Amino acid sequence: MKDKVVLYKKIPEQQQQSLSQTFNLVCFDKIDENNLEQFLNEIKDAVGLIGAGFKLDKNILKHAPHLKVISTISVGYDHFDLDYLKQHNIALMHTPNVLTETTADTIFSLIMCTARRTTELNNLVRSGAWVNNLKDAYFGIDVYGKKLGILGMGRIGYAVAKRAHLGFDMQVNYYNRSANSAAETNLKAQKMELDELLATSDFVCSILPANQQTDLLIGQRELALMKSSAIFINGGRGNVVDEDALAKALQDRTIRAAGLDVYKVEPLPTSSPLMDLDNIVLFPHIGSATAETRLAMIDCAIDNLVAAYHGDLSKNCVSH
Ligand SMILES: NC(=O)C1=CN([C@@H]2O[C@H](COP(=O)(O)OP(=O)(O)OC[C@H]3O[C@@H](n4cnc5c(N)ncnc54)[C@H](OP(=O)(O)O)[C@@H]3O)[C@@H](O)[C@H]2O)C=CC1
Ligand SMILES: O=CC(=O)O
Repeated sequence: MKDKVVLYKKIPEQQQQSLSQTFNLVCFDKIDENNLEQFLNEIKDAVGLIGAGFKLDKNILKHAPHLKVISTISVGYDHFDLDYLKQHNIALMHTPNVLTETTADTIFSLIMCTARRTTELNNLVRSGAWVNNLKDAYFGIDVYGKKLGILGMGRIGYAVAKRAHLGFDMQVNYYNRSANSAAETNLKAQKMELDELLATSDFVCSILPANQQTDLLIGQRELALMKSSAIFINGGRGNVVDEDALAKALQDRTIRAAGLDVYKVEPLPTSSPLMDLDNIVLFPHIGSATAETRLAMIDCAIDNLVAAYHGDLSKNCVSH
């Protein structure tokens, strides 16, 4: 008899079939208040869970006493309680690398959109307000040749730095706990203290994960250190930025603009002060959202689940 795995996100039929070859698969398109009871009932005898977009905290996982592995279809794993997983010998697998380049594209497009004000100008054209040559009040700023400060020079940070340095001739500086020697050797990137990076960058771009040390790393004090001509980008996690302080800095124009893909609360509530500003570009958490990359993430998560189930934790294991 096959062991049971519960899938908690809609994935294509072909990938479901591939999971069904190894497991007795029970599928949920998503979990919400309407099917939570049913989900909790199904995970009672499951050895594996695979999916994304639902926080599997200890109140949920206590209903799954036979669980051996969780395979998340994401690289970020801040929505898991690692201590709990370790205590209960549950391996957590994730999907690094397959989404790195696509997420870097998304982040670089935030840099371009904010610098050249493309959303604002798109709205201007659509509203019929483009009646003459554009006035210089609507001009953007150059990206090439500028200074880019990266917070979090990991896989995605490096991919953004590569675009910036090799494609746009930018000087890249970065803030990390450890040095990234590949970025320093290949891209001439320089490691800096946070305050110096903030004060000297034309673009500050965060690709930091959510953890205790990154929580509200960028607040009122840090935003005040940035140049008034500088642009702030966040493609990592929303916890890093104090959104009220960011809204104030944008409103008072103490920084020029911001571009965000991630937020403290997602979807971003319509009551957020960020919603009313014209010098911000808001993406709906689409870092990895291309058809090819989302499929690659699903395939990677399936491979991870099968490998971990067979005891192979050598690749893509966050904790065990
Ligand atoms: N917008 C989106 O759709 C997406 C967002 N993400 C987010 O991006 C994050 C990064 O992904 P990825 O590049 O693959 O991950 P990596 O682990 O490769 O990179 C994270 C980097 O952040 C640094 N870092 C971590 N904690 C701190 C800290 N407290 N202070 C300073 N630096 C720190 C790490 O270096 P060191 O440990 O040396 O400090 C590392 O270089 C993910 O965790 C996820 O949250 C990922 C994919 C898509
Ligand atoms: O935010 C996306 C992820 O994969 O993590």
